[in-house]
Amino acid sequence: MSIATTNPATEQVLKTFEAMSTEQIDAAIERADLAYHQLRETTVDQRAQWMNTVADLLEEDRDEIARIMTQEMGKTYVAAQAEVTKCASACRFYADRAPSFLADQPADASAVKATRAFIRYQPIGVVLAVMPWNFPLWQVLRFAAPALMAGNTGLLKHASNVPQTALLLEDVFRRAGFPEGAFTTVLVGSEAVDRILSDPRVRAATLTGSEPAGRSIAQIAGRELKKTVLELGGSDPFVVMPSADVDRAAEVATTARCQNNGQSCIAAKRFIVHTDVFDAFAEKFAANMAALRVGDPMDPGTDVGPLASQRGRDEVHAQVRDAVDNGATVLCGGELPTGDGWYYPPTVVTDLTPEMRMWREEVFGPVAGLYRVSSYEEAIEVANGTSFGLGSNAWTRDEAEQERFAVDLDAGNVFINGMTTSFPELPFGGVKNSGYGRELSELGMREFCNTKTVWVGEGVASAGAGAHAE
Ligand SMILES: O=CCCCC(=O)O
Repeated sequence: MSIATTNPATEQVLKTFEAMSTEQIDAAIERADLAYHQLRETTVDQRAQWMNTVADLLEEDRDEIARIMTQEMGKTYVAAQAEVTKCASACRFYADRAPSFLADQPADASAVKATRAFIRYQPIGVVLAVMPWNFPLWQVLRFAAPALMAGNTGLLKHASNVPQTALLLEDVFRRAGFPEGAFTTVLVGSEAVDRILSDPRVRAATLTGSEPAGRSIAQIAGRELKKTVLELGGSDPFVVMPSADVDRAAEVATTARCQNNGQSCIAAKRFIVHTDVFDAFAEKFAANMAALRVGDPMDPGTDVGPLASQRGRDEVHAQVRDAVDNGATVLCGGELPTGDGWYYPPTVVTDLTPEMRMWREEVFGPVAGLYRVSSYEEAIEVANGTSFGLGSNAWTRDEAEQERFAVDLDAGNVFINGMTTSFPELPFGGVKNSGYGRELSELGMREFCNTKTVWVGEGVASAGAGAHAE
């Protein structure tokens, strides 16, 4: 795919970019490696000062950054502004918390026959970040803020449709004072990833993207014995039980499905509703979805902008058509609009069966699948009946049931009476084919640290393999 900014609202190509040559890629890796050796010698306080400046710059430039994001991938300008603000607060969070997250962690020295024993968190080097277009700033910052605060450096291979966002990120880190090369954008296609990750100076990779992209990175990293964190797709369930506040659930369901024009890995996609409240929920949900305003993403009155690409919209429509052709019922939407822009109407489809694509695949657009179930057990079976396991949502006011959902939902995140979202304070990631490893919180920071055991003794032979057998 060529590297270009194409406005999804107009289908106009606004700017194109040349992919970097292999010499330029090698030079970028070299700069990132040199910067790593510099950065690891800096104090966490110094890095915190730079990271707080990143936050300041993002806030100062918020509107311009948001405009570029909207132009590149179609999210509403209002959502883009909120994304920039969230990134700034994540930078401040890591600037503030890194000293405690990275502090030596004492262990029980006497239990291991030491005079002192502790865990030390040290950086590991250059980390390759392969990032998607859907949250073009947030997905990058939530890797970069903890990674750079830990003393690593980042090489960003961003999605080919958000090159301007990628370049402005590099510029922000440079202007904030981080050493040259601490955060570098490489404008390359996905074919360059093997070469970059195979380079001995690159120590690890993080990817947010599709399942095939995750498998491909994991394969290269496996061959090269390098650490990876993978955050892949999701087909999140949103379960509504009889004790739920149905009006509120239908409202939040609409936001949960259509956030980011329906293009989020943690958007709720499968709405699994107990038969006692099914009709009431379905009516309200379909009415809310149909009432959303679809249109120009720069207009503050717009709820849903265009999808990011023609290919993405064609795929969503093909999934809906497949369901309809096989007997599903459309409660609202489902028709491809005419005119410029890759718009798709908020759509609710019910009467789904396991042979339909919508039953088993992630739908990356504002399309909800609605399922009727008649018991808790059936709700769990449908909710977990997917190869994904990223987010999940359950609506119930019954406390015992809340606890059961927290245990039984097979996902990295369980949100009760709310919608799945990410916070710098909480770990974020999936199970099953949604990937592995965690982003955010102290766990996200430590994914790219050498968790080093330090044992200090008095020279006696107590630490060998047989020590515990004594
Ligand atoms: O596609 C993944 C979306 C993550 C959005 C978030 O972190 O809020």
